[in-house]
Amino acid sequence: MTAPEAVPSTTAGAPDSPVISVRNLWKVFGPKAASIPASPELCELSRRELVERTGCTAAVREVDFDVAPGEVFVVMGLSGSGKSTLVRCLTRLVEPTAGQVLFEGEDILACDEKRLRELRRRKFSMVFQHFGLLPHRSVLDNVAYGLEIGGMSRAERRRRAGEVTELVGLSGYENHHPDQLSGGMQQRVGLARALAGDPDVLFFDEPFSALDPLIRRDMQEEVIRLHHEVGKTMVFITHDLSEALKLGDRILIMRDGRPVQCGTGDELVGAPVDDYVRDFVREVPRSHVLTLRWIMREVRPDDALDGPELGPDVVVREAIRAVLSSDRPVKVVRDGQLLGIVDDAEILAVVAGPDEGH
Ligand SMILES: Nc1ncnc2c1ncn2[C@@H]1O[C@H](COP(=O)(O)OP(=O)(O)OP(=O)(O)O)[C@@H](O)[C@H]1O
Repeated sequence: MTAPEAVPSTTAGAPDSPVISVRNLWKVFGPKAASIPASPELCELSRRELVERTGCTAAVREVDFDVAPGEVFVVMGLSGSGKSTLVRCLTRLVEPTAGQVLFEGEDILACDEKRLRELRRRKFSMVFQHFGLLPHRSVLDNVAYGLEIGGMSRAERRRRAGEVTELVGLSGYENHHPDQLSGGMQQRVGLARALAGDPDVLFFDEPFSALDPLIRRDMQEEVIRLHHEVGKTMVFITHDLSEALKLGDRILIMRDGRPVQCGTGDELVGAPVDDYVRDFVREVPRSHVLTLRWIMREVRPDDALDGPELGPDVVVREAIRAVLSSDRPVKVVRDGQLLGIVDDAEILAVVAGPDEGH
């Protein structure tokens, strides 16, 4: 399927400049790592060839992207594709080998240790798969830990910790210890701890991978709810496409350290750039992800144009009933302009399966 008229990207037209800008970012592990990005010849090699020739692993190669304010940006890929290394490079938990990372316009790679500590304390927060809670401290004191390190007074940090503990649904558990909580609740403590310092960006490194599927779904809902409530910019790593589609405004798909495709869920499902992405999205129910802009057709002279109207961003699933129950084709309209037509045939082609009708 080819992209229909220009699909607006989430960041297009955003009034604010990006929170994070990544340009030509590299992380190479091994001897003389810096010589790899500097050599056009070595840059061309596959990861395997590179290891054989130089003993170096290019964990992240030539990565570019921007994250808009308030966006949930997901990095996805198979194990070893470089997701963790990439995200750790953004806060310099891993030192990048080459390239540029701007945070709110500031060059992160040029920061000294003091400034980095300040950024990590005030601007960034991380949530990891392993919660890293302090076992001898209560929930409230775990949540308040970062604030304590930051020098906030006891009364003030307990007030703030109480606020975010309530925000993540743990009211009543303030005095419990981590070993008295289920995995999902422990991860809520992790979330509260990350939110306590009111950071600008939350980084999540596969935070829910170790949780049971049902708890995991709860936690995904929790992140969506928190995102609506606090509106933070989030960078989220996962290897699970359904999680990526559920949470991400945009998704960057990585393979062998390289970015393969970056786009909204419907862009990845509607127009995968290669077989790797196509394989990833094969199982996705297309009617849950594609919007009417992807399935509408051009208006024909014999079309009745007095049918119902829907917007181009309506998800197919949400439009099925309206289209099938109308004896007139549905007009896809934006700002009063007729963009196309969706009739029973277009709906059935999507619902019947990925290869039908395309
Ligand atoms: N400290 C290190 N030293 C050498 N190689 C490393 C190091 N850290 C990561 N790598 C290599 O870099 C590549 C990318 O690893 P990374 O952990 O970033 O991938 P990932 O997509 O996050 O994988 P996973 O989902 O399994 O965590 C892998 O080949 C890994 O072996």
